[in-house]
Amino acid sequence: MIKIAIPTGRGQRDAIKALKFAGVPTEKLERASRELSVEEGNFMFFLAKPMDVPLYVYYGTTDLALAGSDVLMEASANLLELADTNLGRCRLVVAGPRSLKPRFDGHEKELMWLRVATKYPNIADRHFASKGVRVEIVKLHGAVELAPRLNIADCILDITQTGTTLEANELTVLEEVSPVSLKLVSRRHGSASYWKECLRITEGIKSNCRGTQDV
Ligand SMILES: Nc1ncnc2c1ncn2[C@@H]1O[C@H](COP(=O)(O)OP(=O)(O)OP(=O)(O)O)[C@@H](O)[C@H]1O
Ligand SMILES: O=P(O)(O)OC[C@H]1O[C@H](OP(=O)(O)OP(=O)(O)O)[C@H](O)[C@@H]1O
Repeated sequence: MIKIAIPTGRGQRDAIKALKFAGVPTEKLERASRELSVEEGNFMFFLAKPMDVPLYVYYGTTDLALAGSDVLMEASANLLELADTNLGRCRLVVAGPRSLKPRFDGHEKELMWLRVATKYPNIADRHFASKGVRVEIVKLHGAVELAPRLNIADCILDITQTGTTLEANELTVLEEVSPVSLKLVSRRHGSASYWKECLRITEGIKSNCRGTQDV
């Protein structure tokens, strides 16, 4: 039996779509409402909070998982990235009030110290450390765009897709951090018994999701 972790929320529909593309049976999974584990044919699916998905793979609870690359970057779980579904595409960016733009563009006094609100403290820490900027990170669980208005932070590091949320909160993109999409991952040292099937799923996703775009 192959165990696959799937993110709940925004990524769930795309994860199911990718598995379907790879020929994995998903009828029961599509019908699931509050069940967090679903058995179907030779597969067992586990529905987990997006940020927890890498953990289930890392500890060997599941063989495979679909996870946003933002979540994988934040977890730094040393997993094997098997395929990019090209679904769930968005961007991780640093955003803030327009008045900060000249400092980010290097036109005004150097960027020395910033307070950054984010759901991604590890990514923020690495990103600003690589630029030599000292930061104080304010970890929030959502509605991050509120932080600059409330003077909790100078800027945010968060996801943008359509740009609607940034615009609605009078924020602008100051820097690109990374593109994001939904990836198929496995643990590095899994059992060989399921590997053939994992590769079949990987190939299915690679060949069927190549040109897929949902933005
Ligand atoms: N605007 C967006 N467009 C596309 N994908 C997004 C967007 N926002 C988040 N995602 C993707 O979806 C994942 C988060 O999904 P979701 O917002 O449902 O989770 P969550 O915030 O952990 O859930 P909850 O709001 O219940 O705490 C992100 O990790 C990212 O990969
Ligand atoms: O560019 P847009 O299309 O407007 O999308 C961006 C928004 O989507 C995500 O939030 P989500 O809706 O997941 O809510 P959250 O604030 O609880 O994380 C992200 O954190 C942004 O706030």
